[in-house]
Amino acid sequence: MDEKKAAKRDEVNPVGYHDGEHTKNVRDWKEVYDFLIDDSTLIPASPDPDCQELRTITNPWPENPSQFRVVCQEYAREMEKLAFKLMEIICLSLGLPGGRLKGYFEEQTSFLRINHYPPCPFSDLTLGCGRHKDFDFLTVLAQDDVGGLEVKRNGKWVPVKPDPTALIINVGDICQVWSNERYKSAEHRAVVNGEKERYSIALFLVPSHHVMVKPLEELVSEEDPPKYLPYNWGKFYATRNRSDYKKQNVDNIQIHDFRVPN
Ligand SMILES: O=C(O)CCC(=O)C(=O)O
Ligand SMILES: [Fe+2]
Repeated sequence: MDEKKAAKRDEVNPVGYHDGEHTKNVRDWKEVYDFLIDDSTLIPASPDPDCQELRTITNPWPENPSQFRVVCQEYAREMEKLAFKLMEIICLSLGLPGGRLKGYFEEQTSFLRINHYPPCPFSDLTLGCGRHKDFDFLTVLAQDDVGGLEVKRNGKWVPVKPDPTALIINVGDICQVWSNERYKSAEHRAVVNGEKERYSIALFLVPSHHVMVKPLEELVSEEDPPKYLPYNWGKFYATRNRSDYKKQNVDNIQIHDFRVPN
């Protein structure tokens, strides 16, 4: 517990250990450890659009278990390779050069999240992770054999069969915007288990803080105009970080806020 406290994150430092996350203003039944792929990463100092100040965030690695840091970093490197490969394939599928998006990730803010869902005595009353769409370009998710992940399909929650030997790839909101909705991000949630604890590990692939996310020029035309107004990734991330840890009176920021009406 002391190691967890030492690595605790807050509204200012958005990486490290946390057990009070809110998804859409409702507290989740889980604890997480978040760490950046690039150990020191630049993000805006404040969500305020007029503030140009940046700050560097670093991973608060716990000292124990002693192998934790090395194992996490090695896992992250392998998952990162896979995520960039998948990004290339998505580019090709959109008729773009494979490396079209790579430049947006030179100062990537990508991070991994280890989710731990303890057994929950009120498993029918609460969720491990409330319904949401990932805000990133894509997510590579590994899970154990307990099960709990559900995806919304045709208006119904469909359980994803747990398979510790498989990886689940989620399309995220940034992919939806860049592709001008040729790809749609997937809504999902995690239910909790009355008896068993569950672990999952996600890699969130996200661009550099200064990137303006908007439909790619090659994919828009007069017949298919941009469906989103540009938004600054760093400011979006900073705004989310402020609202993910406590209840707010307003909904947290969503790509829907930038959607051009039909
Ligand atoms: O634990 C899971 O299966 C899903 C976690 C998730 O959706 C997330 O961390 O964004
Ligand atoms: Fe998610």
